[in-house]
Amino acid sequence: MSKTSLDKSKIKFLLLEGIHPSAVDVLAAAGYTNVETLPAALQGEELKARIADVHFIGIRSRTQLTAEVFEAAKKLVAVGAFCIGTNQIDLQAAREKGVAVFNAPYSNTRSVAELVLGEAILLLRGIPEKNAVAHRGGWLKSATNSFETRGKTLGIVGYGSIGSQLSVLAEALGMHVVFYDVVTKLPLGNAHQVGSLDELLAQSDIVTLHVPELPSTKWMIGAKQIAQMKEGAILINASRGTVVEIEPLAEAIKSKKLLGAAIDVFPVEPKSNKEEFQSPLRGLDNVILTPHIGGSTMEAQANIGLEVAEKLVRYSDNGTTITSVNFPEVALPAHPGRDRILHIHKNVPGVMSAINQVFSQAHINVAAQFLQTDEAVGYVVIDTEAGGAAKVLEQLKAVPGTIRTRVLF
Ligand SMILES: NC(=O)c1ccc[n+]([C@@H]2O[C@H](COP(=O)([O-])OP(=O)(O)OC[C@H]3O[C@@H](n4cnc5c(N)ncnc54)[C@H](O)[C@@H]3O)[C@@H](O)[C@H]2O)c1
Ligand SMILES: O=C(O)CC[C@@H](O)C(=O)O
Repeated sequence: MSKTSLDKSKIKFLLLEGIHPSAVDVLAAAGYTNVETLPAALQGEELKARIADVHFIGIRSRTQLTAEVFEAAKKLVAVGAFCIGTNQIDLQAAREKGVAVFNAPYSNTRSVAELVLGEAILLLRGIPEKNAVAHRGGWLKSATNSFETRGKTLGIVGYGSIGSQLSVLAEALGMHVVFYDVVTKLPLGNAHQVGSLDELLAQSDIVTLHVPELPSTKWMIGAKQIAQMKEGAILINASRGTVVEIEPLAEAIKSKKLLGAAIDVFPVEPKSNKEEFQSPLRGLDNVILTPHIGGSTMEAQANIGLEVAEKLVRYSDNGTTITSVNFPEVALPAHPGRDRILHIHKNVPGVMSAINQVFSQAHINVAAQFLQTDEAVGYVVIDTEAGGAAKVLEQLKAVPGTIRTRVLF
């Protein structure tokens, strides 16, 4: 088992939001047993107090890691986002503090794609409304506004991991797929990329959104875009709550401009299962409302637990930052019999020469050096003979521009 400068039993992990136990198993197998798990998110002063002495924190979509929170996180080495979206994390603030962020870009994509497809089928048949009416003692036996998926056009906005999987599943049902993406993408099957959102809205019987939360996707679907959709079309949003304006959507359902909608994410979501969910969409029968569970299946959560915990272990044990979403990516070999020094610094001229000077003045032989930088941060990993790190660590910490140093044995 690899060794860290701080005894592994002292390296604290705090896992929030009911992260799957598979994560704890991975950490334990790697020797990290100082792991606290909490079922819910933390916020405000409580979050700042709890993060102050942890080295690694695991979150999902509810915990907001702002610059202020990172300021309080004096010992934090890395964040594990046990999900895809990282919009809840100030990635730049993390990077400036030398905190690497890792996520799970693929583990729940199939779950989201399956849910969306299921919702499309149910909404085309008006099932949510028929179900709601039956629960109230009514009987809505009618084929009016009830359609097969076969031959319908599915418009996918954002043809990434989720959008492209959905495309394949939908074609298997005989649907036509068009998609809009800011990047030119290789269409899978017979899907067809259109040149603009307007084009997609005009053609699609069902519009489904699979974009990240970005300035360019904020309120991407509002009154104007809904007006451009076909009469009786369906809107599905399992991406982020800031992508769709809810008021005009509610109006479009009430006026029957849209036949139905399925919404999994909301501009404001309850902070816990105990808080009341408020939305203008409540009470509209042909609207499926789900509590941000697009990726919440046992399979996805178990896989996310493994995927992210493994990334945290790799970074802690070996320094590898491959797939980090905010950090220069360095893939590192094992370092048996050597000391490994990880040095994170501001990417300004002179830092590397000062680091190299420290080694040369101390007559320490550098066995290997790995460097990656981005516009703000440099990450250099230096392997030396065993015992070398102790001789230079204090000088390395004193190099102007240093953000953080760590040693592995
Ligand atoms: N509801 C849930 O539980 C749940 C689960 C997983 C993911 N998500 C959300 O779904 C999003 C998409 O996931 P993914 O894995 O497919 O991401 P991805 O990064 O693989 O794909 C996103 C796609 O959107 C495109 N895009 C970006 N900006 C765009 C714009 N302005 N217009 C059109 N296309 C644009 C990108 O080029 C990319 O192809 C995630 O960012 C996350 O927020 C939600
Ligand atoms: O697990 C969650 O909280 C939701 C995660 C989902 O939105 C994602 O981005 O993967």
